[in-house]
This record gives sequence, structure tokens and C-alpha cells, in this order.
Amino acid sequence: MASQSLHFLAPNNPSRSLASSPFRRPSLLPERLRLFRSSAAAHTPPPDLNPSPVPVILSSTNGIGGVSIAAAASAIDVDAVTEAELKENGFRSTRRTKLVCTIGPATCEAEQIEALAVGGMNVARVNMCHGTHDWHRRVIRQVRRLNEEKGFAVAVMMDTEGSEIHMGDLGGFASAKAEDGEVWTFSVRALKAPLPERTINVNYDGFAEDVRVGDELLVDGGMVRFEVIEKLGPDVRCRCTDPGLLLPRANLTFWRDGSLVRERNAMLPTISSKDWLDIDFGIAEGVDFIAVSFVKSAEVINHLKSYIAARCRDREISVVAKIESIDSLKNLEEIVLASDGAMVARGDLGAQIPLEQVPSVQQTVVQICRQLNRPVIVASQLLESMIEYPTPTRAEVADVSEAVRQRADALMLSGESAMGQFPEKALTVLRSVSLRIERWWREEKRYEAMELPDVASSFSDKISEEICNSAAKMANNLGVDALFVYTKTGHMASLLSRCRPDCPIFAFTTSTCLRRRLNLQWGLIPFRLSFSDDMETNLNKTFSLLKQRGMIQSGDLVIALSDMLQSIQVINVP
Ligand SMILES: Nc1ncnc2c1ncn2[C@@H]1O[C@H](COP(=O)(O)OP(=O)(O)OP(=O)(O)O)[C@@H](O)[C@H]1O
Ligand SMILES: CC(=O)C(=O)O
Ligand SMILES: [K+]
Ligand SMILES: [Mg+2]
Repeated sequence: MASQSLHFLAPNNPSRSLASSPFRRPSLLPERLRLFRSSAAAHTPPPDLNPSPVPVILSSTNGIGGVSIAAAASAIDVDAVTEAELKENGFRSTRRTKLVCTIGPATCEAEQIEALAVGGMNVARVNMCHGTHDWHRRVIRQVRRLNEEKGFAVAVMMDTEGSEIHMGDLGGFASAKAEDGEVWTFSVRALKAPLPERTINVNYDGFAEDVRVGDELLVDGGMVRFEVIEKLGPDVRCRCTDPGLLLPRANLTFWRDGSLVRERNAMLPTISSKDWLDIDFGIAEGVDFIAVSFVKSAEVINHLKSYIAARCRDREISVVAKIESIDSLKNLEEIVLASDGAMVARGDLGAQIPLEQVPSVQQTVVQICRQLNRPVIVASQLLESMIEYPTPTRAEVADVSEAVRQRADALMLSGESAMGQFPEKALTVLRSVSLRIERWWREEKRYEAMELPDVASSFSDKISEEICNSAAKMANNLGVDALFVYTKTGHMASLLSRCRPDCPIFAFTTSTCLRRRLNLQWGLIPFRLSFSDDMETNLNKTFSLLKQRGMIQSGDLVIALSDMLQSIQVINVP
């Protein structure tokens, strides 16, 4: 029976012998089922081969999976880190939660970016609030080179500045300390460095007119607080009431009688003219995601999406809505539906709503995104203390765990990786905590049954959705080793990811760009592979390539799906 199935699956490769495989497990009969029939002899889930939370780290000079992989374009694109994780841990234990790192002065050199990729970075974020186009171009090209030369699929996310009020640069200083009782001047004059002592530039011309004496001025949502004591034309003099560290371009909000003041600054466009120039730059440099700051409505997302569609016809850029303002919460569902993903940007969010409301808003946003099938990133201050210290606080670890437990698609580092002293250590903490919680789910068999509403907009989509829901359920019930999905658009891969199944999802796509974009989504391990509409051939090819690399073994149980055929099959790897 075993050899029959071998011939059936791999007629052109007689050299592979199931009988001699030490990994052989009883096959499902019949071997390939369009309609699944249960079999008692079917399958024993493999043990967690390596429960260690920290996967193998390859040295960055290691040639494994390096140039040779990328060069073999006809084969399969997978990076060395994924390959090592699959081999070491068995594929049930690969990390499901994705990691985004903000690149900044602490991480912008080629070796530093590579170290983050090796440490598990799935998406590199560049924040257009900081740095010049030349600086960002260099970073984006370094990520691209790394992908090309070492087979990684690190996506690039560009984050717009938006037109909220913020401070200027600190005349070249990395930070400045504001002490209790000190008087500082916030000025809308175009001051050049060196700035007069205790003077801060403000980017928004209307600032000096909008504030009133007695208003409270919050830097970074309250990290430092001032009281407005005097207005002198373009200058606003403020006394520090809560001391702290001022960082370049920190966000400013002002409050009157306990409420956030939203005057003319609330009328500023979500995408400023500087943002449009940055977006043109991002399109030209081939970024994969554009994250829009301070989104207020679905309209701006739709506008940006048509702008992108008109300018890049050969390739897609996903638009991520940053949820960080009161208006974005009012229109949450329609914003999420208009976008290709969302970010819970807790930094600015916590400056616009009371801090104690941020955790429940996070939970709501994550839940809505998961239900509507949009990837969701939880961002800001996850490991803030690691900007300065090599270990996180217990509270930070608990916060990271909570985001993983909510099954957010991705966690993001900001200052920790952009300008902190321990970027790689911070990434290691995110990775280990994610792996630990995910392993705990498996040990406790905690499949989560979230109510998933229909998201299909056509009958054909409805079929895909039903197939994915069933496949994910079958995967859990049968304890399969992996779901394989052959996808040209990524749609079925994301529908599978939405179900948060207990096993990893190998997503095969013919496009390098799509492979990168899929890298943001929970549980997806994206591969680039050229494939046809014939699943027989596709499976044979995949099994053979992955077996050659030691990434799967005979007897592994797989459920395979395809976008093109809308098919589902249960197969033992021959
Ligand atoms: N490209 C860069 N050049 C210099 N410093 C940077 C850069 N990117 C980030 N930083 C530093 O890292 C800190 C945290 O980065 P982060 O992206 O969270 O920015 P932010 O200013 O808090 O704004 P946002 O609300 O958009 O996240 C910044 O305040 C800045 O000091
Ligand atoms: C990430 C971001 O923009 C924020 O937290 O405000
Ligand atoms: K930003
Ligand atoms: Mg923000």
C-alpha cells in the first residue's frame, strides 16, 4: 500500500523509498481524499521535538540557505532561519506570532539588520517622522539585498508622519531632560540649531493660537507634562509639572478641563503634503506596506488605495490603518474593512484616551481585525524598559504575553529596536515569550473557538471560506503536522490564518512580493515556488524539494488546499 501511494505521488522519483524511511508513519487510506474518511490507523501527532523556546540562531556568515537558495530560482525560496527552525523544532513548533522591528540609528547597518532577520524579524518598519529619504532608501535597499542574497522574506513597512502636532528635533541632541518647575518655550518660529536653551520647536503653525493659558501640555501622551503659563506671539511659555525625558519629534497634545482639545488641529489632513511625498518615495522604493498614522475615516484609506493602484500596476502595496486617535475608534469597523490591516498604536492612542482604556481598546481592535480577516499589529512600549536595560520588567513580559494570547498577528518594537541599547535582546524576548505561550496552547490543547462571521463577498469566496474553516478544524481534530496552501492571491492563506489553527500554515505563492506581504500574518510560513494548476504535480514537487532540505519527513500528515481549484486533500508525505 505504501509503495502504491509512493508511485501515485511520485512517479518520477523511484529513488525515494517509503519502506526504508525511519520516519514512516501509517498512511491514511485512501492516500488522497477529496472527501475525507476517518481512519483509526491514521495518525499520532508528533511530540514537540524541541520544546526550547529559543530556536537555533545561525551565524550571519553562515552560508546555509544563503546565496545558493536564492540563486536556485526554479526551486523554492525559503530563508535559512525558517529552515533551521523547521529542522530543529519540527514544524508544529514554529513561531506563529509575527515580529515587526522599527529600524533606527541603533539598527540601520547591514549587519544589524541581518542580525534582526536572523533573530526573527518578519517586517522592518521605517518611520517617516524621523530621518531623510536618503537614510530610509539605504535601509530599504539593505533589507532588499538581504532578501535577495539570503532568501529572507522580510517585508518593509513605511509609516507616515501624519499631521498631528509634534516637537521638532532637539537641535541635534538625542534627548533633553525637563525638570520639575522649569520654564520651557514651545515656539512655532522656524528656529535653527543651536536652539536657545530650553526651547522646543513645534511643527504646527496654529499651535500658538490654539492653546490657552492654563492648558495642560502632554508630551508623548504624558511622559512629560507642562502647564501653559504665558503666550507671547509665536512663543508659548510652559512650566514643567511632571518631569521627564523629551525625545526628538515627540507627539504633543493639549488638554483643557480634563479633555483633549481638538480645535483646528483636528481639521489637519490625515495625509499631509509631506506624507504624499513620502508615499511617492515609498512606492518608488517598493515598500510592501504603508501604515497611515492618525487615520480618522475609511475615506482616507480608500483614497490612498486608489492612489497606489493608479501608480503601481504590477505590484500591490498593503495599506495598514493605525488606530491611534479618538476618531479612528468611532469609525473602527469601516476603517478596518477599508484597510489591508491595522495597528494598535498604543503610544499616541494613550495620549488621546485615558490610559486605563487602552487595554480594552486593544482587545476590541484585535478581535474585530481577526473577525474581519485583517492582520493586526500590537505596537508601542511592549518592552520600553529595554531601551536602557538588557532585561524586561515582569509587567512588560505580561503585556507581551497578553498580546500573544489575544492571537494578534504581530508584535512591534519601536524605540527598543530603533534607538535602544539592546535591539536584539528585545527581539529575543518577543520571540521567546511568543513561543512559550504558543507551546502552552499546544500542551493544553487550547484551540480557540472565536466566532468567525462570514466575510465572503461572492459565492466563490464563500466556498473558499468554508473550505478554510473546515480545513482548520480538521487540522486541529486530526493533529496534522501542517496545512499547505497554494495561493496566487494570498486570500486562502489569510482565511486559514484567520482560523488560528493549531498547526503551521505553509503558504506557497509564485510571487516574491506576495510572499513578503504574507509574512505579517499569524502562523503563515510563506514560500516562493512556481506551481501549476495541477495539484498532483505541485504536491510532488513540494514534497520532493522540502524533503531534500530535510524540512519535512515521510509520514508527516498534511492537509493541502489550493486557491485555483478550491480543493482540499489529506495526505501523508510519501
Ligand atoms: N529613522 C530614525 N532616525 C532617528 N531616530 C529614530 C528613527 N526611527 C525611530 N527613531 C527613534 O526611536 C523612537 C521610537 O520610534 P517610533 O517609531 O516609535 O517613533 P515615535 O516618534 O514614537 O512615533 P510614532 O508615533 O510614529 O511611532 C523615536 O522617538 C526616535 O527617537
Ligand atoms: C506606533 C505609533 O505610532 C504609536 O504607538 O503612536
Ligand atoms: K509615524
Ligand atoms: Mg503614533
